[in-house]
Amino acid sequence: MTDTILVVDDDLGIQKQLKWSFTDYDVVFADDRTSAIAQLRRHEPKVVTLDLGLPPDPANASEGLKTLEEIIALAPRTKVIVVTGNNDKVNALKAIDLGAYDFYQKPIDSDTIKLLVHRALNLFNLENENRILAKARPSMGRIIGNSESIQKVMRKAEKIAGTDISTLLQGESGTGKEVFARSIHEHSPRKDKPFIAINCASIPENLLESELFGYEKGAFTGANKTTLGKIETAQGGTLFLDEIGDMPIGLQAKMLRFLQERVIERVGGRAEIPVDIRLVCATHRDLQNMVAEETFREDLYYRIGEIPIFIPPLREREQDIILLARTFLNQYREEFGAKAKSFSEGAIQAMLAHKWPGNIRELQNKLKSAVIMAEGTVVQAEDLGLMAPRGENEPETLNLREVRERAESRAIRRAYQAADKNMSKTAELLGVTRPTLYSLIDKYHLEDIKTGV
Ligand SMILES: Nc1ncnc2c1ncn2[C@@H]1O[C@H](COP(=O)(O)OP(=O)(O)OP(=O)(O)O)[C@@H](O)[C@H]1O
Repeated sequence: MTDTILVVDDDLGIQKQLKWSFTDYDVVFADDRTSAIAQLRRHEPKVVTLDLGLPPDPANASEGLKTLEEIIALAPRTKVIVVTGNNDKVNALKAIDLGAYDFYQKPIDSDTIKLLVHRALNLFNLENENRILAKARPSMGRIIGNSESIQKVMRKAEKIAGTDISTLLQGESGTGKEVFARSIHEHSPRKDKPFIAINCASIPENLLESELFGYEKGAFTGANKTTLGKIETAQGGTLFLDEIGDMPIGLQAKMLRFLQERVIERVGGRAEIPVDIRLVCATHRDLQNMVAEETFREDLYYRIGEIPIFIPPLREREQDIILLARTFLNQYREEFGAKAKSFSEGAIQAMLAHKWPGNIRELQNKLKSAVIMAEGTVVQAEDLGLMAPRGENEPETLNLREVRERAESRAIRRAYQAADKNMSKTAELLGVTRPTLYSLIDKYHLEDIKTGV
């Protein structure tokens, strides 16, 4: 199906020019606010180009801005590119603040506007696809992510969820190891039994043993009554040992014995108590290395990690950054009754460029404060505590050649990520042939793409 674009402009000459520019799309027109809204309702265009100078006051942007507000209110997902008078930066920024996707200053250059529209359409389609995928989420219910790498991990987790296999979840802090552990439990036959989590790093070494195995009354000073440990509490369910790499070596031996024999002895007790649990462990440490250094038992390593799962860091899941950011934005907007509805292009670029050392947890925290701090409906890079990367709002962007170069470079990078680094798909998304794509990559020195980073 051909994509529909709405052009709102009262200048017939420009309408004609744009019609010829957008031969690949269905173009519908409107020349004032009322007809724009009628066309919007009727055709549900993905992208709108909107001249801010509309009748009855074409010399002024007020009618255009009003139209923009109505469009955003009615169809918030629509990408609106506002067209402003030459040098009318003030209104262009106002429009962005109201939720416009981008702005474009007159006079209209067909190639550039074509590129902008194409890019807006790609983004619209990508967001749409993300939304559909997020709705029809795979059965690992609470895990959000469309990137190929996370989908692979989800499929693996789904497969083992139904078994009693011990799983070792490895990944940096904040990548979602606990979320995965819970999902595995929820998709296992043990789902109606307890899920018990314990963080081996946060409990002092001398207490960890009794936390895990429980103790009998009188086992040590202060042991006033017999107390069940986490292992026993998880009876029939799943035990999640977080930061297993921090388990003291002495306790590792006791843990191994439990895993081999499936019975425990409480501290100070002599009875062997059978316990039926499924074990899921997690660590951000390099356990293999610890095994080599003899700080982690090799036999325990193999016992807990019958199937290891590696959760990739967020920076390697570029496609998920914006999806997660939008999810958190919506969640926090509701939670805090805030106004923020969308991200500025600068904010999106800044999020894509950031390395996310704290992974999803860091993204979550940044979003929470941004939603609270944002002044308008649009979250800016600064609200997130990030710097908009080069290419945003630089003064020399008025030079058309540079505008085009930057816009094309950005579109190529976007498409490359959206296409999961597949060149043929990238070319297809951009609507060019592969040789053209390669020559553009050379022309704009996008070496990182050439080397497949
Ligand atoms: N795929 C996901 N979708 C939605 N939220 C997620 C996802 N992964 C993680 N989160 C959220 O990110 C935060 C960090 O996740 P989690 O605690 O599972 O990470 P972790 O890897 O166990 O971290 P740590 O190693 O520091 O304990 C949590 O608030 C969690 O809800």
